[in-house]
Amino acid sequence: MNFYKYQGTGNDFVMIDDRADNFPAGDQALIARLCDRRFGIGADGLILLRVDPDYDFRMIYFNADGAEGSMCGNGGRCIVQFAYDLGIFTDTTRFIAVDGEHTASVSDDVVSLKMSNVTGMDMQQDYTFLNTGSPHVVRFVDDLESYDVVGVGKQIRYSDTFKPGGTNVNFVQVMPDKTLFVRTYERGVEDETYSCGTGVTAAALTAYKQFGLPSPVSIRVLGGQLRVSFEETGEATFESIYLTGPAKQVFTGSATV
Ligand SMILES: N[C@H](CCC[C@H](N)C(=O)O)C(=O)O
Repeated sequence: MNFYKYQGTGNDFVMIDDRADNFPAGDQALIARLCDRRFGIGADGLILLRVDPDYDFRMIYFNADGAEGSMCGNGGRCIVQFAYDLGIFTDTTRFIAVDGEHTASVSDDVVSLKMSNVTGMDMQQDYTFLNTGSPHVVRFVDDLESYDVVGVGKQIRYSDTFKPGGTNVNFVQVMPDKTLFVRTYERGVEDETYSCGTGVTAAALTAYKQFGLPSPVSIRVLGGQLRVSFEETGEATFESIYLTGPAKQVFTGSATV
């Protein structure tokens, strides 16, 4: 089985050109094995690029545990770069994912992806919950560098409040220069990843609401830099949300599992 490996700010994916529609998408154990960093290729998730009659392509995203996930922003940016590398489009593209239609553009390995509109936020005392294509908790903390992201993230992800689906959890520090530093515990990977696109999108919108940070918001994650721009069109309702940052092919190979 031929595969490609892509990464976007260190969020890494096994990418499969499945235009022939023959990858066994229901084989959760196989997908988990391919994503395993010791027994397989190693990745935070696996993405299929399939044909769709109404769009340039269809994106199907699986978390590293092998189950189909909700929207993945960095995976979306990576599959756009992949479709570009395959010659499916030249400047801008329109594709379909689990949360609906997306448009995107590519220039010099930087991909700008239009995210789904956000239609509300649940602002609690010590966290905000919102859906940016995937469910996210955003919590502001001091000294994020030394924060126990995995320990506290796991507690929130498995807490009764978010059952049965669970949630991704973002810890966010507002820096003196009004940029954000974000670290994310990801559901389905069940660990901290180097970057989460839907997560930084959630962080940017929450920072705007809570601290008035204007669009575009610059964000540092463990794996690099991202930018999120947006327009507020109603109370906690956002449109024209764009996630922008690098996405690159890392290697190609053939899996024998
Ligand atoms: N890494 C992804 C998020 C994946 C969401 C996934 N962990 C789920 O909750 O199904 C991103 O860049 O947006």
